[in-house]
Amino acid sequence: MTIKLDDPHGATPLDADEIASLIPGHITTQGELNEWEQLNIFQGEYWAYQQRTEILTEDFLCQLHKQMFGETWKWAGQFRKTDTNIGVDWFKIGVEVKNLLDDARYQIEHASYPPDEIAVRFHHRLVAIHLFPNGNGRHARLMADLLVKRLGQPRFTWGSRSLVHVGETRQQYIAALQAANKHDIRPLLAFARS
Ligand SMILES: Nc1ncnc2c1ncn2[C@@H]1O[C@H](COP(=O)(O)OP(=O)(O)OP(=O)(O)O)[C@@H](O)[C@H]1O
Repeated sequence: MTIKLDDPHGATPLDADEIASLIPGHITTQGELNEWEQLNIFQGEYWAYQQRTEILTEDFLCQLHKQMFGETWKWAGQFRKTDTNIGVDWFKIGVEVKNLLDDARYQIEHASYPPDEIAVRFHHRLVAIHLFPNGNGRHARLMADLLVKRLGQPRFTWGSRSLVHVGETRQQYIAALQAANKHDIRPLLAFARS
């Protein structure tokens, strides 16, 4: 079975092996896949906001991805094992994640930045590492929301529009990430609260 996935600007293309990892057998169109995935993500969000455990752990990062995508993709919650167009070499993911979590804990402990900036910097590094074969943007946005809430602030608004479809809001988001890649975090900080 071949499913044509029209990836929006900035999304990771799935390879044939990953497409073969789709769990529901009845899905044949992109629309059905989107609907199914969205329902799974709502369940994951509901689960996430019930949790009272530590979130800055590798185990939580993987569990959250599994809760968001575990009814959809067989590889949900598992680090990728191939290289993607965005992200570090796949075999460096473990060490990069450990550094990211250590840095975030340090920043919180020492109030190195205001809460929004800690969470937005965390979001940027998470998508830049690109832990999973897919779902990295949605997972990293929810992680940043959970983190900023734990730091006493309301969750982010991320442009107040869907970022899944190609459009002006998504272009602004990708441009803000590209600025962050060049060490200017301000556009992403502003975008997250817009
Ligand atoms: N140039 C870039 N630099 C850093 N991160 C990027 C860049 N382009 C895209 N991204 C991030 O990668 C994500 C796309 O990765 P992936 O397809 O795994 O996530 P997704 O959740 O399936 O996508 P979506 O954002 O469409 O919901 C984007 O949402 C964005 O967060």
